[in-house]
Amino acid sequence: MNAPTANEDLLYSITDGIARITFNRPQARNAMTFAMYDRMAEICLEINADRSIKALILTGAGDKAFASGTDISQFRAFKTAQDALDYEARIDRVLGTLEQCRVPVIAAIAGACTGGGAGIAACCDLRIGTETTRMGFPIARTLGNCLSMSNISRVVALVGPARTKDLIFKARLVEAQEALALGLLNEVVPDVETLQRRADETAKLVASHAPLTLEATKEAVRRIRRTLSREEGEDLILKAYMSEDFREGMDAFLNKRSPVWKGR
Ligand SMILES: C/C=C/C(=O)SCCNC(=O)CCNC(=O)[C@H](O)C(C)(C)COP(=O)(O)OP(=O)(O)OC[C@H]1O[C@@H](n2cnc3c(N)ncnc32)[C@H](O)[C@@H]1OP(=O)(O)O
Repeated sequence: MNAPTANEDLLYSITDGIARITFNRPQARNAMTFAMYDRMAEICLEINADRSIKALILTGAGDKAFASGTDISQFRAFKTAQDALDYEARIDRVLGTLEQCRVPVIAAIAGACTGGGAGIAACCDLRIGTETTRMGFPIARTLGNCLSMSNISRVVALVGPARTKDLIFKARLVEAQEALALGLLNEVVPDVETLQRRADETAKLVASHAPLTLEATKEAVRRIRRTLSREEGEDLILKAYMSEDFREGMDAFLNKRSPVWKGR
């Protein structure tokens, strides 16, 4: 699979020890190309090796989205079961690297945060939203694919099994206040300007605290969530990705029509 280059699609800056990644494709609701995923993981590894960096903020350009998930047009290149497995392995590796980034990671979320975008947010340590934030996993409505075991287990860890099913089965996006009540968000601020300021303040606050306490807590919380091997979920992934329904979902989304599901 050819990866588009990240270029300006993912912006990276460091100010006073606080690193910031901005997903920068506002015209596509900051949908993630493979190159953007890969660059995000690469930055996490750079941060792990640079003790001068104390915290990382992830955010989306504009006020309409944090990230809408994987760029759906990239799924067109899927031809074989191996393509689906390679994709899942790649995203799992990226999200695992993000989740294990040495420093506290704060997601500053305005607008839509869906699919893989919500998966990214679930890997972060703290999530701050605005009144416009909408979060969820609409794939049962939009695409007919399925989340990886590790993605699902992170959502379960945040909101519990029953609410995870409610979100995915109903394919609904929850508004900011409900996301806060569910535990998908830690805090909601009024608007985007306040959001960026609040993310900076939060990053500075946590960066002023004992790094080893934060690192140990982060790792302990990660270990409490049962770590499943990717192989345990491969049969589920393949069943969805190799289905007629997935082709239908992708075609319907890209052609702006409603999909017709057949269950095969
Ligand atoms: C393991 C993880 C797997 C995945 O992540 S699979 C992908 C899962 N994500 C989704 O299913 C979300 C799909 N997108 C949406 O449901 C909606 O969008 C939003 C709720 C995120 C935003 O809605 P609104 O604000 O009304 O924007 P709009 O008019 O739907 O989209 C604006 C432009 O952005 C493109 N776009 C949005 N999301 C994606 C995407 N994920 N991949 C590729 N393009 C996307 C659209 O097509 C359109 O484009 P144009 O302006 O050319 O018509």
